[in-house]
Amino acid sequence: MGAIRTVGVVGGGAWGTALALTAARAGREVRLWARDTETVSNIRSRKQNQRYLPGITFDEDLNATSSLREIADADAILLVTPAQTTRALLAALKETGTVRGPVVLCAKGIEQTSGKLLSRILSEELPGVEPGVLSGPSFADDVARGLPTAVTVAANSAKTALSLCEALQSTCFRPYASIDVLGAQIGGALKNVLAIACGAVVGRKLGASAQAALTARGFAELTRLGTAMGAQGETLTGLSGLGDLVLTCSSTQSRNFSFGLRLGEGFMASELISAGGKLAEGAYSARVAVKLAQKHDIEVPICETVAQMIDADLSIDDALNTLMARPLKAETESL
Ligand SMILES: NC(=O)C1=CN([C@@H]2O[C@H](COP(=O)(O)OP(=O)(O)OC[C@H]3O[C@@H](n4cnc5c(N)ncnc54)[C@H](O)[C@@H]3O)[C@@H](O)[C@H]2O)C=CC1
Ligand SMILES: O=C(CO)COP(=O)(O)O
Repeated sequence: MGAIRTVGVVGGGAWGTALALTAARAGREVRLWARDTETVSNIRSRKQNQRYLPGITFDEDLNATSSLREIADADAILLVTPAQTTRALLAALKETGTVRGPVVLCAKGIEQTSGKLLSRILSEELPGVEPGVLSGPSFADDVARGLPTAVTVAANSAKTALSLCEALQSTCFRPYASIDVLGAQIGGALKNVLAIACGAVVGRKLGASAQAALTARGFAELTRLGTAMGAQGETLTGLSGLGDLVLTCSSTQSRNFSFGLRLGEGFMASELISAGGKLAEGAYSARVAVKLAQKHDIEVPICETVAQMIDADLSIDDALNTLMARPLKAETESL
């Protein structure tokens, strides 16, 4: 592929807007598609996305539109809507008939109904279009404000990965190239589930030691399942794996951590979900992660506990008792 001059961004939420700003700061011509017309006019007329990035005004021109046709033929497309909407949006992009790709998957999740990673959905909906993945420790608010951030950008070929990195690099945004498309997706999807567990520990005031233990044992689950699914070890210990796990398991800025925090304070998952509120992708990925682990014969007790808190309103105290009463086992396989 040649140099990337135009970037189309699908999704006018917090992360879509932050990545559109990133591409604009890197010197690309950006077109941003948002479903909701109020967001489009807010970005166009006031250079703000008040609904998803309150308090931030930018200088960059994002050419916001509510017509997918106007962005589908860009040199590269960043797909930045919630994971469960990926298939429908790829189908809508296909209908335009003009997608040339690559399509960079920026959501962090797994399709609930099929257990498929988003790159698999791309290959089914837009066969022949090159997949990319952008993932790593990066809060939309930090990125939109121009705070320094580093992420993993993966593609099947080093050439495409490097072209995408060049298209997004700026003084405040540093992408690292990878050819582990699968591995780069797994960390982002699983860390959201594990962040819910860490949030619950903090919400229940169980102490910093418990939070650190849960993060480390969570990383053991992420590594076991990721490796079984075919991820490279270096990807799992890199920005999109360990890096994002550490960020999300330790900050109230994370929506997944905050969702867990409320669970720890005594709210039931069903109450939080029916109240709507901010997106917590881990609530959608927990059960499907457990199913994937079962398929690969891998134990993921923390993910399983989070899934039970979400599906069956398991209380934080029952969750803790279940985890602490597990039979003793070796920390590593080499005992
Ligand atoms: N916010 C962040 O800091 C980061 C978010 N992400 C990931 O990016 C993805 C999107 O997250 P955010 O932008 O933060 O969420 P958000 O809640 O801020 O925005 C979601 C956007 O998707 C749109 N949307 C929802 N359903 C849709 C549908 N059916 N069709 C079309 N558009 C639809 C909404 O209108 C909104 O513009 C998630 O998978 C998240 O895990 C990844 C890295 C950082
Ligand atoms: O993925 C993120 C940071 O890397 C954002 O996390 P939350 O979706 O939990 O806010």
